[in-house]
Amino acid sequence: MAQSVLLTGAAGRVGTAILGGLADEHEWRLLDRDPPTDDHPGEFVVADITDRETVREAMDGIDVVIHLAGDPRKTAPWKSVLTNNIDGTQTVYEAAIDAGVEKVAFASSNHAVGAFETEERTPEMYRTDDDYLLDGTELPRPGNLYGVSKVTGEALGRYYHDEYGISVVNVRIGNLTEGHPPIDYERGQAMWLSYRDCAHLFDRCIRADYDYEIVYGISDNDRKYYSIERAREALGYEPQDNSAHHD
Ligand SMILES: NC(=O)C1=CN([C@@H]2O[C@H](COP(=O)(O)OP(=O)(O)OC[C@H]3O[C@@H](n4cnc5c(N)ncnc54)[C@H](O)[C@@H]3O)[C@@H](O)[C@H]2O)C=CC1
Ligand SMILES: O=C1O[C@H](COP(=O)(O)O)[C@@H](O)[C@H](O)[C@H]1O
Repeated sequence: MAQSVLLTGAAGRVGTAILGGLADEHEWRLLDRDPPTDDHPGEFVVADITDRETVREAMDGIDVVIHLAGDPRKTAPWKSVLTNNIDGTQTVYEAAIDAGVEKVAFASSNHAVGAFETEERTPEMYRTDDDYLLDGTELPRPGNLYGVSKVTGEALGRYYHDEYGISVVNVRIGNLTEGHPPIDYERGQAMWLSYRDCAHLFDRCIRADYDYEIVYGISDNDRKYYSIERAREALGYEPQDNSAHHD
């Protein structure tokens, strides 16, 4: 069934991948601080994600929020992640609870657990014959302040789920690259997420029933060091792409 979905950060790369696959599947309201440059489905709200009043208004009549807006740089300074990623995500949850939204899908990141990639484990863990696998039950282990902000976003979701019952899925997105996996970058090939698998994964976040989940958002890559079993089980994720199928 089509849902009313608010997509924050809609003008970015992940938003483009989602809308590229799902524009006709749901009723969209888009939000970004950058105005749209192309045709887009639904209404577009130009606003900062920390603008509490406007974010609350944008949630009127919304069933599901996909929250992407934030600073995506792994080198982002504390001031930026504190404002855009942490305060912005708390603003989204407060508004979602107030508006009676059913589900929030949060764009977390591989960088929430980046420090598991120790010198002893790399580069072997990026290779097909290595069986090292993170499955989402491990403790967070960020390797930069951007990763800290994503762990904090996951914790905010835990709190708002436990306190108010809202359904929350944290998608630890790998490396979204259009058309083909990253070239000459083993780590990126291991955690590649194709555009079509990205759209399908977030479609499952919109449609599936869940309580509180942490899943990895990668394609079905032979090289993987993130398990996609929880995404399959909890969401019904069925990826079609594999970085091994590209030269
Ligand atoms: N692209 C990737 O491979 C990965 C992305 N992610 C996460 O997914 C989300 C989207 O990432 P991308 O699309 O790659 O980044 P992007 O930079 O292409 O898109 C982010 C969008 O959010 C908007 N935005 C940023 N701060 C905002 C604010 N304060 N208020 C309103 N809008 C704001 C920007 O204008 C931009 O359109 C981010 O939260 C990022 O951390 C996580 C892991 C991997
Ligand atoms: O969280 C993110 O991760 C991806 C992949 O990380 P990288 O270390 O392979 O670059 C990154 O491209 C993206 O910008 C970031 O938001």
